[in-house]
Amino acid sequence: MSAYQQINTVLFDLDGTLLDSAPDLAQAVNQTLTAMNKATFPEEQVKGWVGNGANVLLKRALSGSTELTANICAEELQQAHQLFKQYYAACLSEKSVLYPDVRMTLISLKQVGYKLAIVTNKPGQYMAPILSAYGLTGLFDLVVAGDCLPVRKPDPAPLLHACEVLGSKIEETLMVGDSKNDILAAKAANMAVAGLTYGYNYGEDIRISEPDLVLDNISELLNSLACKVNA
Ligand SMILES: O=C(O)COP(=O)(O)O
Ligand SMILES: [Mg+2]
Repeated sequence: MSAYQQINTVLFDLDGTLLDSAPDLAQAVNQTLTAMNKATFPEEQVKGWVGNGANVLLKRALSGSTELTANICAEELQQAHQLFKQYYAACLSEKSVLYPDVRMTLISLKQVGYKLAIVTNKPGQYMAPILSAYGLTGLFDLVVAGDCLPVRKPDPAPLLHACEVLGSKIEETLMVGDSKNDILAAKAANMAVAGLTYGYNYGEDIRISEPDLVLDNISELLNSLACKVNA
């Protein structure tokens, strides 16, 4: 019997969980920095700055560090935002790819009646074009984007909001993510959580955050939720 038999709702993180978006994010960040006459960074470094939404990503890029050591003036940040929005909107599905088995897993879960949602820190304006570009439109009952509420993951509010809108109980819901922000948010919401070993977690092993389940490939969810999927 599956330990997750009661689960009827799965909340997915986007960046680093469903979509390897770092190449396009890095390109847009570097185009922004170039337009502002600033030094660019290798993709691997930008990858380590993804996870807390576009605003924090740009602050990290402008200060050249995860810890936001430099003082960034509001004007400079606003300029970076304007540029980034244009550049990222123009390239968001150029080099990004879905991780292995993502579509198949989502379709399988949808087919057997799971409610599916995305809970991402990414701003909402990019969601419809991304879902469309990767053939995911219509698979999700709800998208809670990073600018939907005043707070983002690791705050539990976006996960609780998703449960409320979907009419799902917390104990019937599983969060799936690649970052400690996902694990912390789920734990704070008292929700079960699966952590992926790939993706972007500031270079840290996801096991350190102690998710209830550890997955190397998203399709392993089908086994973990075996009762319903194989019924
Ligand atoms: O945009 C980000 O910084 C992270 O987005 P995610 O919450 O989907 O990982
Ligand atoms: Mg993520």
